[in-house]
Amino acid sequence: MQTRSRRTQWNAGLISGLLLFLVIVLIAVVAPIAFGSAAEESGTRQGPSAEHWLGTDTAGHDMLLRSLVATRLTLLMTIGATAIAVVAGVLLGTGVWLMRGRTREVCLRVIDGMVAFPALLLALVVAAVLGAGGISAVVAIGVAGIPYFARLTGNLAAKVSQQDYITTARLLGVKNTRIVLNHMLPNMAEPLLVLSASTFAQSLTAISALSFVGLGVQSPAYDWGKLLNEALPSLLAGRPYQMVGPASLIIITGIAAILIGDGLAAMANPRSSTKRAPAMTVPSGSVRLQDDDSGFVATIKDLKISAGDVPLVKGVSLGIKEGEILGIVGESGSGKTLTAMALARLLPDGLSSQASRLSVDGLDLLGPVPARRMAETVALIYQDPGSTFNPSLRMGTQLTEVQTTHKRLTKAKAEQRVLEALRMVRMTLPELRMKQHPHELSGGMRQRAMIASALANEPRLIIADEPTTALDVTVQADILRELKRINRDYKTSMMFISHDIGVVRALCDRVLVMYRGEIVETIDAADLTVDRVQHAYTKSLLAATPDINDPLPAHKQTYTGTTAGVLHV
Ligand SMILES: Nc1ncnc2c1ncn2[C@@H]1O[C@H](COP(=O)(O)OP(=O)(O)OP(=O)(O)O)[C@@H](O)[C@H]1O
Repeated sequence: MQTRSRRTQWNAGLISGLLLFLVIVLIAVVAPIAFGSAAEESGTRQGPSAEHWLGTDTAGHDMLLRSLVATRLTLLMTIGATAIAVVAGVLLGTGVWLMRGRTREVCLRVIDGMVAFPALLLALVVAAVLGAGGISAVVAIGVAGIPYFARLTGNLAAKVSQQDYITTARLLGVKNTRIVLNHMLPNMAEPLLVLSASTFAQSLTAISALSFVGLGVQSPAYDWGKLLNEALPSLLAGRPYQMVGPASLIIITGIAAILIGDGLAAMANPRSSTKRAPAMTVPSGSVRLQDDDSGFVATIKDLKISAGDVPLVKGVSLGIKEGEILGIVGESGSGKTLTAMALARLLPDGLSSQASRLSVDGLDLLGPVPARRMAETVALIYQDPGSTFNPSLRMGTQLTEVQTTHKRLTKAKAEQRVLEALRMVRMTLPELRMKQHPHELSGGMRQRAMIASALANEPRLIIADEPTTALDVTVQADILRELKRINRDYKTSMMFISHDIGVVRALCDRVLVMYRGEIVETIDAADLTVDRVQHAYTKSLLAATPDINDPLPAHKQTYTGTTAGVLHV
C-alpha cells in the first residue's frame, strides 16, 4: 500500500477553504467583465426584487452586481497589503537573527514596541499621512502588519537559527543571504504559510474598515468597504439589505482564508493526524497469518518496507520469546530501525509496508489497534535522551501523562507509579527530578527517566534503539545493567538495536544480523565470535569491531557480497 505523505494529507477545512477562495477568485476575474457596465446603470432606489435581488442604492445601482464587481479591487488591495506585511516581515524577522549582540537586541525591542502599538491605529496614522486613497490604504495596512509578522517570523527564526546546521553553515562562512534562503526559510515555510493566511484575513477586514471610514478607496472606484460606507445611511434608515452583499462577501472571504490557515496548520502539525503510522497491508496473493505465534511475545513475518520503488526491508521474519532480549546488529542503513518501528506501528509517513503477520502479545498489529492497548503493550527507548522530552514541561508532568491518559489513573496514583519506576532505574532524588525540567537533568538521568517511563506501563515488549549510544561509558554500563535486571526480574521481552557488538554479546540472548534490508544470520549471543558465525557479512562485521589487543587489524575485510542464503528464526 502506498501511504500519503503528511504534506499531501488534505483535510476537510483546507479543501473547503480552497474551494471557497476559488469561487471568490472566479468572481474577481469574471464579474468586472460580465457586470462592469450593468453595475454602473443608475435609476431609482428599490428594495429587493426578482430583478434586483439585493435591491439598489440611492443612485439606483444594483447592489448584488456592485458587490460582485467590487471583489476584484478588494482582493487585489488585500493581496497587496498582505504581500507588503509578509515580505517585509519575513526580511525583518529573519534578518534580525543574523545580526549580533546589542544591534539584534535593539532591533528586537523596536519590533516589540511596534507590536504593542494597535495595528489599526498605526494604519489610520499612515493613511492620514499619505492621504485618502486605495494605494495609501494598501500601504497603510501592509506597513501596520509588518511588526506583527516580523515578530512571529523572528520567533520562528530564533528557533531555527540555533540549529546545528545553521551554526555549521556560519562556521563554514556561508553568506547570510544563502543561510536565510537555503537553511532558514525552507524550515519555516509551513508556519509562515499559516501566518500568511491569517494575515490575509486581517488585512481584508482592515482594508474594508479604512474604506468604510472614508480613508480607503475613493469614488468613482469602489471596494466592499466603500459599498458598506455608502450603505450606512440606508442601514440607519431601516434598509439593511444594502449591506448584505458586501458584508457577506467579506465574511465568506475571511472564512475561506481562516479555513485555509487552519487547514495548513493541521497539515503541518503531526499531532493533528489521527493516523499515527501508515497502515500495513497483507501481501497480495498471500493470507494473513493468524495466531501461530508459537510462544513468541512478538512476531514479524515477511515484513517488507519500501520508499516508492526502493525496497528498504526485504521480507524480514523474526520472533521474540518471553523474557528474551533479541539483539539486532548490522551496518548503518541495513533496516534495523525500520523493522523495530514497524513493530511499534511508528513507521514514518511516505513509506509503504506489508507483512503477513505482525503481532505483540497476541495483538494483531495489521488491524486497527486502540492507542491505549498499544501504549500498554510496547514501549520505546530512543537513542537521544536530549530530544525525547518536551523542554518546557516539568519531568513529572510528562512522565505521568501516559498514566493519566491511557491508564486513566488519578494524578496522585500516576505520580506514585512513576516514582516507583524512577526508583527502579536507580534515579537519584526521584521526587526532585519530577519537579525539574529536562535541561536540569544529565544525559544519563534523562535516559533513566525514559526507561522509567517505558517501565511504568509494564509493557510486554521494550524496543531499545541504540539506547546508550549518546552516553558516556560509565553511565552506559549502569543503564545496560538496569535493562538486564528489569528483563530478569519482570520477564520483559526486549528488542535491542546496537552497533556495539560487545554490548550485544553481553546483554542479549539471541542476535539477528541484518544486511541490506534482510536478516542474514540468527545466532546465540554467546556464539557471536569470528570463528563461530556462519555468514561472511557477520564475519566481516565482527572483524571490523575494534579490539584493544589488536592495534593493526590488517586481516579485517569489508563484506561486499549478496544476501543469498538467508537464515531465518
Ligand atoms: N522515511 C524514510 N524515507 C525514505 N527512506 C528511509 C526512511 N527512513 C529510513 N529510510 C532508509 O531505509 C534504510 C534503512 O533505514 P534504518 O533507519 O532502518 O537503518 P538502520 O539499520 O537503523 O541504520 P542506523 O544504524 O544508521 O540507525 C536506509 O537506507 C534509510 O536511508
